Amino acid sequence: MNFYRDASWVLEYVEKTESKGRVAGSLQTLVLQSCKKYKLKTNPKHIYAAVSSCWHYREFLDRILQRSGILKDVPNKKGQPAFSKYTIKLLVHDLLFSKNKRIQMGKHPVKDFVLKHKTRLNSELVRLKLKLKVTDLKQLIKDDATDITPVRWIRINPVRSRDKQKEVLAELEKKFPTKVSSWAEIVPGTIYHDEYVPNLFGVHPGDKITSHELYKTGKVIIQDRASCFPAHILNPSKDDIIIDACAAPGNKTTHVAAHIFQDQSPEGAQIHAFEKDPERANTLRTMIKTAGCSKGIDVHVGDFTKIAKPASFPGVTGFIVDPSCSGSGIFGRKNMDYHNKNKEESINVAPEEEVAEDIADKDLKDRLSKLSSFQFEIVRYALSFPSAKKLVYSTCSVHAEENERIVIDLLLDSKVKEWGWRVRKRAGVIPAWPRRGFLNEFEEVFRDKQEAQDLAEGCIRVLPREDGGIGFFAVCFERD
Ligand SMILES: C[S@@+](CC[C@H](N)C(=O)[O-])C[C@H]1O[C@@H](n2cnc3c(N)ncnc32)[C@H](O)[C@@H]1O
Repeated sequence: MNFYRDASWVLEYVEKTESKGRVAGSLQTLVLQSCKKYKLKTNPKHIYAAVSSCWHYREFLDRILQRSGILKDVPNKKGQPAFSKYTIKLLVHDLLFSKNKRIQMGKHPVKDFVLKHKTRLNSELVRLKLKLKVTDLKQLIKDDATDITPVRWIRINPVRSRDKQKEVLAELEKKFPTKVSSWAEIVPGTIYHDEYVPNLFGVHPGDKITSHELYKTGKVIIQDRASCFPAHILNPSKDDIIIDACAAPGNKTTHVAAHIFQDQSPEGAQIHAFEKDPERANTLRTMIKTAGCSKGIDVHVGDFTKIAKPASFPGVTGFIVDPSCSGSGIFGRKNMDYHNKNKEESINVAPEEEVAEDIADKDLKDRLSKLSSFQFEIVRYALSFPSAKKLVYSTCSVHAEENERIVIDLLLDSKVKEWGWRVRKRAGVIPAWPRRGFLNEFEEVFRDKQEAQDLAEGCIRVLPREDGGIGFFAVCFERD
């Protein structure tokens, strides 16, 4: 029982920290923090194993607990529930989701209590699996191995290494002496020269780069490969003036700068970076400074759709629009950051009482519906700028609602049509990248098969992990 008692305290600590709206650090850090705080004698590794599995299944466990009514049935002892709901959750987890489906505990009243509800718990589990159309809920769970990016992507920043790019590459090759020909072959000490984005390299995630001089001096920047696609597709030149509508922390902004200022030092601001959140705008400024582009980028703090008046930016030629999204293509620690950020941004739907049957589905639907109207509005607003000729829209979401369907809604919008925008064809959007937009989404709306095909091909999709990094979507709008 000692193990379950200790694990219950830790689970309670983790859940309460999370419900305050902020998951500080990784789950591992939280578990270690709480083991220390409560001076627990149980091996933290064992507690982590139990709590992390419970945490990964929490959405399903909560639903099963609620629907089975087990928590309402807990007997009272001196006016208090006799068993902690966290202990019950851990026990139910072991009963339903552990390898041998058994509660590893000697005889104890809480074990008897949970076992008394076994049939009901199992039937709720079956109902849930049927509803979610899976044979095992594990299929919907990301394990720890999928929490780590398979590749650490780094790009050379030409603004900081203008005529010394060869030296920077030589330094990189000293640190990573073996060149491999595909990212899947990356092991510690090797480097892969990306075939899609120039000056981008993949190394092993276990190889430390953040303590290297090249990183500290802004000569190389860590940026996921897919996240490099927007600036590469936009391909701005020294004559362009670009707005990054949702800029922080500034990966894409500084990548745009790398294109504009690769051969010449910035003389004036050719990039306008908008960021609504003042704290994140500070991070953006720091990143711009480290990347050596402060003179070329003006940071504007506020809602892009409110503070950027088209008339005040008559010379803008292009846009990067990478708005807040569900972050469903992101995994691991980054996912927790997204989770935090979305809470801060309050674009999350407020959790409702856990009474409805379809709460998880409904939550996701509501959230996607809110996000997609925001995403549509912000891109549409950018498309209204009079002299803009190209715009790259991107998300790190896997949901069509935030991707292809936004493209469709924009194409069907009368103003967007009137302004003359179209989707750039595959030939101008990293043609060699094999994974494109979902054809069925376009086929549902556009009867002309070729048109639907061209639109889907014009979009880029990147699968999380399978394609070497985060899940991503990108598309380019253009006009004459
Ligand atoms: C997905 S992140 C952008 C990541 C960034 N493009 C990069 O690559 O580093 C979206 C950002 O947009 C900001 N944002 C959301 N709504 C905005 C708005 N209406 N105007 C300006 N910024 C906004 C969020 O605060 C967040 O920092």
